[in-house]
Amino acid sequence: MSLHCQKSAKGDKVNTHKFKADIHQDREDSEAMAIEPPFFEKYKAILQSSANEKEKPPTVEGFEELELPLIDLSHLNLGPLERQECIEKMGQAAIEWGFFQIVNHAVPDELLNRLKQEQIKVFQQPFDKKSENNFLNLSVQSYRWGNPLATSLRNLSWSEALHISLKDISKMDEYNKLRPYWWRYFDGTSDQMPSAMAPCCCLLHLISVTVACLTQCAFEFASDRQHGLNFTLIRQHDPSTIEEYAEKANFLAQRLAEYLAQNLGIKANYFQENCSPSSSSLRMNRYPPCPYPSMMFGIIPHTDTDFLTIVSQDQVGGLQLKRNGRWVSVKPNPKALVVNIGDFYQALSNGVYKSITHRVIANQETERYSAAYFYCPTYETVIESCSKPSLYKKFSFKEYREQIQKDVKATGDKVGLSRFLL
Ligand SMILES: O=C(O)CCC(=O)C(=O)O
Ligand SMILES: [Fe+2]
Repeated sequence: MSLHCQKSAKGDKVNTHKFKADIHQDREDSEAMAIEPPFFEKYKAILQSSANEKEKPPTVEGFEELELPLIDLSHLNLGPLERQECIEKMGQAAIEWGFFQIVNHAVPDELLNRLKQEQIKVFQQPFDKKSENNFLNLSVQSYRWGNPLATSLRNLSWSEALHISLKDISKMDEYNKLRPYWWRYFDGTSDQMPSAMAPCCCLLHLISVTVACLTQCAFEFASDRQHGLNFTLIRQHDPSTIEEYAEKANFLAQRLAEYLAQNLGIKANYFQENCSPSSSSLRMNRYPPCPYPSMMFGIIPHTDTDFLTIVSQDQVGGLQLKRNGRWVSVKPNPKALVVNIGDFYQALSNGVYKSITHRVIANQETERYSAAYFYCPTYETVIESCSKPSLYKKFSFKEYREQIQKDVKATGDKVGLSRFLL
């Protein structure tokens, strides 16, 4: 039996007095530390009414901890036979599990550690600051916490997240600070010409345009030469850690999507044609310790709205997936990234690859961090099954998104692919 099982089996009972004390404590804590979202304030009505009505909390105990299928991506570079075997193993995992883990993925540990430090920096800021509309210069609602639409114990979540659309990354403050002010004028993120620079501007402009052209050529040359997973990107500027990670995750996601497509006979350039880095997003998650781990989730059960997701998680654990009708825990592997199939790949593969329901359970003692990279098509892309007869109607990402928004508003749940069954 796993560690989480023992923790959550403590059975934190719904007790109105305790809630009152906790709400009070929550206020004091948030005044003192100021970083935590006011979960208790938000959930107190649901918690109190469920206590009065003796509503049963969702069960989060008695699960097994399993190793996901492990795909060693270095086999892609060994020889044609090993490469084929590796691709087939990936496909098999996508069919049988909808989840697998990858090692030798070419994302350096050092970058993953830096990403985690970056996450800590973001989330350790005061709650008031995180919830400002232009936090880090990102679009509204990039910072999210809890479940604003929760109506019962079933959909309470104890986590906060920064959801960064990739087209916004270059607007982030931290990233901007890394570049000289005059460069921001030229690349369009600031429209104020620094006055002291004015006399040099024409010259700088000429130089920067030339350098940009040359680096772009070099970049294209480099990407043409990318085989296997050894990649070196040549950029026009110093990227922030978040941008650097997103670039690598995007590269990796595209390759994985392409390998998975080979097993299904989907054309090789399908993903290149339908996805652009700016259509995807990176979600950085933080799960603060939760006083009621058996009554609410870190993230409620869901499937992902994308082709596939790459998850980098710390060693705390808590990610679970539904397998043969039972919840199983994913055992963290420090060397691996977790990959899961999303709704769009299930539709594209005509139900062959599985977009599996997963969730994160709450942990009473330990804070947890993860980062999920959602590999998505552009809004206009129409997703159509690759084989006939199709299980699903064809739909665009835009239509799918709009349907989810309607369903979430009406039912508190996204419903998902079953809406598009034929
Ligand atoms: O935190 C995790 O391990 C998974 C997060 C997740 O499922 C999501 O952000 O969609
Ligand atoms: Fe997810």
